Formats: sequence, structure tokens, C-alpha cells
Amino acid sequence: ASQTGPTTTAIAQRASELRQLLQQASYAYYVLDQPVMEDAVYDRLYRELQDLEQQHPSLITPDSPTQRVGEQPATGFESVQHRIPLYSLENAFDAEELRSWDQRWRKLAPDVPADAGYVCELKIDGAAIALSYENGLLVRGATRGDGTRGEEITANLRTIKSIPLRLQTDQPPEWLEVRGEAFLSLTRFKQLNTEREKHGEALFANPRNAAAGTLRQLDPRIVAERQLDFFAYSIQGPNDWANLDQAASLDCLQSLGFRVEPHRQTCPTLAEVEQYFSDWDARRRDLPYLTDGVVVKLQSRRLQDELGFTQKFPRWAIALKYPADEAPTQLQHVTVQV
Ligand SMILES: CC(C)(CNC(=O)c1ccc(Oc2ccccc2)cc1)c1ccc2c(N)nc(N)nc2n1
Repeated sequence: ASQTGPTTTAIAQRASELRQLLQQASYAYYVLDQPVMEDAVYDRLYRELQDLEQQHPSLITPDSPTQRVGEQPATGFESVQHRIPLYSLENAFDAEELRSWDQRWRKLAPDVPADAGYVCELKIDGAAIALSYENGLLVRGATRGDGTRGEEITANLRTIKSIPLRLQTDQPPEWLEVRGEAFLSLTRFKQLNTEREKHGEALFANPRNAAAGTLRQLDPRIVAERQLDFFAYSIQGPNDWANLDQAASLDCLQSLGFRVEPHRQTCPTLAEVEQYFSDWDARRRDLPYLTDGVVVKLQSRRLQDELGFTQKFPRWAIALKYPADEAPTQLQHVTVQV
């Protein structure tokens, strides 16, 4: 039969073009923080894609921007085993404990090159999560849980605009594990608490609790409206994807389309690490999100692999913590049952 309107291939092409335009605009806005498209234009193109997908459901792809916010609340969360454990970090509370960590790993490493350096990353005060990609597509997301098993919250994580639904590479690995911190910006945290106060609801005690609580919402639409954000900090994949030095692994995460906290710094010696820590103790209050320390990691992948992990921690990393802030705004010890 003759097609009255555009041919189905033309429609499929338009849908693919719209997906690409919308993904690029969303990446620029949420990951690069450099908008390239007017909101009104974005909304018009988004509605055009939605209409095309409604008329031709076979055109819907899992990485379509229209597939971020599911309409179905979950009835509960499945417990899932992480492909790779999510390790926690040993804590150091002052320069002396940092130095003792440094002595300990140096004793364990057989031949430490003289130029063995460190990478410092700001430690974001949010909720750790695990993302699993297969052939470039986001197939699963989970909470940290106990490090070995977590709760499957894929539908909720899909609503976070800075989490790519598809990796930005035309040669995606068979599997890829990405870990990072889901968090609420301070502005968003205050807006949410102002809203909750207006409706007589219990306030969130702090941005970390707010993020963790949001991730466990059964309804993805509620998660979407909270506007969580995400910084990636670790990548594991098949062999050639897995032997990057620390700084290179963060650059790789950025190239794949993830947001990575921009103030990371390579520090040749521990003196520079301590300098970075004290610089940021002053500057961190100007950041749009809460931090609770600096994560110090060995730059060298070979050293990381040589040193490995204890039951709980990597031997090649440590969290250098800031002192807990003075009395928080709300009574911290009074927990309100919601
Ligand atoms: C160091 C690691 C525990 C991530 N984990 C890894 O980088 C990592 C590296 C090789 C691995 O290799 C393995 C592969 C297979 C099996 C076992 C280990 C596993 C995890 C960690 C934990 C918390 C962090 C945090 N709050 N903020 C920042 N900025 N960084 C953080 N980094």
C-alpha cells in the first residue's frame, strides 16, 4: 500500500536524530554544565520524540530520554550481588594518620618507584552507588548495601540526568562497572526542606540522608522530581579497560559521558596532598555540594594491583576526613520517624 505520510524509515531516522539531539543537549546541560539548547527547543523536540514513540512503539530504545522516568512505582527492591565488591575507605583524621598509612603501604610494596605519586579527589557527602553497563547500555543500578550485596534501584537511577543511559563510545566493552556518589546539591537540599516545611513534613537532616532516602523511594517520579546528581569515581571493565592509572581512569569516565568532580589533582608527594587538603578545607564551603574529606589514592595502577585490598579496604587509598561541622541546623540526635 502506498505510504501517505513519510516512510517508516524516514520516521525511524527522525526518531534517531531526535534522540541524538536530546542526548547531546542533556549531556551538555547536566554533565558539562554548558547548556547548548534553549529549554523551549528541548521541550518541543522531546514532545516530538514522545509523539513518534507513541505512534510507533517499536521505535522506543532503552537509552531514549523518554525512558528515564518510569510510571510504575516498585513494590520493593530486589537484593543483588555486585559483580565487583564496593569497598569502603579507611579513614585518617590528621596528617599523622595519613603519614602512617603512607608508611604502611610503602612497607608492603616491594619496589616503590621514587616518583610514585598520589591523586587527591574531593570526597562528596552523598550515597555510594554501583552502575552496570552491558555493551554500552545501562542495565542495572544498585545501592552500596553491605559492599557485597545492595538493593536494585535501576529505575530510580535512570532518573538522574547526569547518569548516561548509554556510554559515549562506539566501541563499548562487553561489561563495565562504574561507581560513584549520588548526591543532592545544597541549593536543591534547601529547596526540598523549604517545600517540606511548607507542607508540615519532616525535614531532611542533611543532604546525604536526603540523597540516600530518595534512592530508596519506590516511585521513580518522586526520585525524578528531587533532582539528584552523580559524580563517578571508579571504573572497572574487561582487561584493556582496567589497567588505567588513577588520573587516566577519571579522564576515561569523563570521556564515556560521566560527571567527574572537577577539582581532582595529582600530587607528587604527601606534602602536596596535605597542602591540597588544607586549601580545600577553606574553599569547600563555596562548593555547591557538601564534602566530608579528601580521598587520597596512589596514581600508579601497578602499585594499586600489587597492594590490593584487605577484607574491607583498598591498601592504596585513604579518606582524609575534615572535622565534623559544628552543631547542624536541626537537632541531629532527634530522629523523626517518617
Ligand atoms: C577506591 C574506592 C574503594 C573505589 N574502588 C575502586 O576504585 C576499585 C578499584 C579497583 C578494583 O579492582 C577490583 C576488581 C575486581 C575485584 C576486586 C577488585 C575495585 C575497586 C573508593 C571508595 C569511595 C570513594 C569515595 N567516596 N570518593 C572517591 N572520590 N573515591 C572513592 N573511591
